[in-house]
Amino acid sequence: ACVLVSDTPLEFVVEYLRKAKEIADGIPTLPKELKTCLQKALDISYGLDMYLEEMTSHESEQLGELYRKTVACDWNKLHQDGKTLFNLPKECITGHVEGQVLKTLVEITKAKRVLEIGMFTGYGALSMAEGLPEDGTLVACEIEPYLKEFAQPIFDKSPHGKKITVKIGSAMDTLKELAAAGEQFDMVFIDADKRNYIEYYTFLLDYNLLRMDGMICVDNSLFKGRVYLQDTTDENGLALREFNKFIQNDSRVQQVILPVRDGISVIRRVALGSSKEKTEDGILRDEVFFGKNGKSILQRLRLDGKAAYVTGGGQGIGRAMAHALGEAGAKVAVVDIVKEKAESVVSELTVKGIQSVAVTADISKPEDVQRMIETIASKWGTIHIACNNAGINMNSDSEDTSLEEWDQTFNINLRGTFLCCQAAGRIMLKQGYGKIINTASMASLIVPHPQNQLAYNTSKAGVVKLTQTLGTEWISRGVRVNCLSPGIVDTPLIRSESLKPLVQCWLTDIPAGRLAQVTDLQAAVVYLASEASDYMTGHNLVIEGGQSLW
Ligand SMILES: C[S@@+](CC[C@H](N)C(=O)[O-])C[C@H]1O[C@@H](n2cnc3c(N)ncnc32)[C@H](O)[C@@H]1O
Repeated sequence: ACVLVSDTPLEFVVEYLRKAKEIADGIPTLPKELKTCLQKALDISYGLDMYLEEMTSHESEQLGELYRKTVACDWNKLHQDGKTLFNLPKECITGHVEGQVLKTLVEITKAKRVLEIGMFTGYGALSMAEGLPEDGTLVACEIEPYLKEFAQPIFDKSPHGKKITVKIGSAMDTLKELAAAGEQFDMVFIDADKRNYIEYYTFLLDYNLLRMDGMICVDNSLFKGRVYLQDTTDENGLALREFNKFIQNDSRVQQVILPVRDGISVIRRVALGSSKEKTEDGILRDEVFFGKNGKSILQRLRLDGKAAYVTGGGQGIGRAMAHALGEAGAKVAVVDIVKEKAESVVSELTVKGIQSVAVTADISKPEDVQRMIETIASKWGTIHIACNNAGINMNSDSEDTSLEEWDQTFNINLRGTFLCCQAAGRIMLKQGYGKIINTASMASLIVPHPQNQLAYNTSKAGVVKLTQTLGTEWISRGVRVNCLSPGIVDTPLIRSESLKPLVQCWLTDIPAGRLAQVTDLQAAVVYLASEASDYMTGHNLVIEGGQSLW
């Protein structure tokens, strides 16, 4: 490895210990114990960085190439040849360990938009880009035009390089441009000219370039120890000392400095108080401003840690509901009368990292419903979200509707939904919390035509009344019951030979001009399952492209 000059507090400790050891070794009269102590201190401090380097996950091929190309480059000569504005020290590269820290922070905070102030040869930028999802983006600000030429060919070789946009120019100008364009970032890495750190930071917060709850990482915040050494005169050291103090006194954020390399500050923008006070800037900082309980609306839609089930989860609407609840953070039991269908949806969820379990049950049978509830409750301790979605639809002219068709439809659509509501409701009432979402239908409001489906329409009207009754009876004990009424959804149910010719006729009745897709219902189920809908109960949420209004 290329020898770099000391740049971190630890590297200075090693350098001074080496010198001390050398001096001590040259004085025979010094006690042996002193020399042993110096050697031990040297071994511990010298070994630490090497060990961290070794134990950190391997860097990608492109990061390795960037590092080697950076340290092999004669930056002094480039500057003398007029290629760079400043004489750039190669030590300023974000190396392997720090790069991995940044990448991990991007991953665990699930950042999607990252800003870097001070790119140099792009090691930090590419590390963070590797941690971003496919549709994530990173804007890197850099004042030296040459550095873009240097980094871009290696970015182009990386599968993550396309996420990076390099903006050449003074970082402050770029920040102003980004703010004017209404950009906002989840994470910002500040690693440019130290004396402007306070200015960058203040601008990021004042102009909301950093989103609420977002994170700022700052490099070199220990600045070789000079931030705390009494005899510091160096301007950069003093600038960082002032910066650290400034952040510590700013109640808009929380900070911790990690003693990694030359110090990385991790600063999180927090939601402040919730008193309806107008501060001197005249801005009302209340629950609306900061979010209920400090949570943004998207956070209030999250279902992390919740246990859910979806009946009829093996296909169509139920499958889409299972995916939606899982994507929002819930564990999902996929219930279906057909074992293979439930299992195949569980396989899909597992691939996406969603905890799930397949349960086979015929919801028209009380013993199956009881077993389903017990299986889920014993696996996950409880049930928070119950999506009673399973249902059937048969068509017949009313004068010919058989008792068998009527009973079968009611047994599944209404009696089955009641059984599920009751069994899940008992658990939820006991814990004082629950969200029940029944699948009703637009047919509860209008009489869809031209097909005749008396039993279905009537059973679904029953689901709405069941929902209204339970929704009002149970809300005082923390259980909300609502239902969803989809219009005509493009699912296997309507692809039968007899229904296919009706599609054209239905379309003339739908203002939206198309059938519903199962994905049209996903946000609604997440909303009804989340705390964001806590004031809603007994409601029939109709999603039918306007069909019931024509
Ligand atoms: C410490 S290095 C950045 C290291 C980089 N983050 C990495 O991952 O290797 C600082 C960089 O900031 C750039 N810089 C300094 N002042 C700047 C300014 N006012 N605007 C934009 N970039 C600046 C320098 O040219 C240099 O490349």
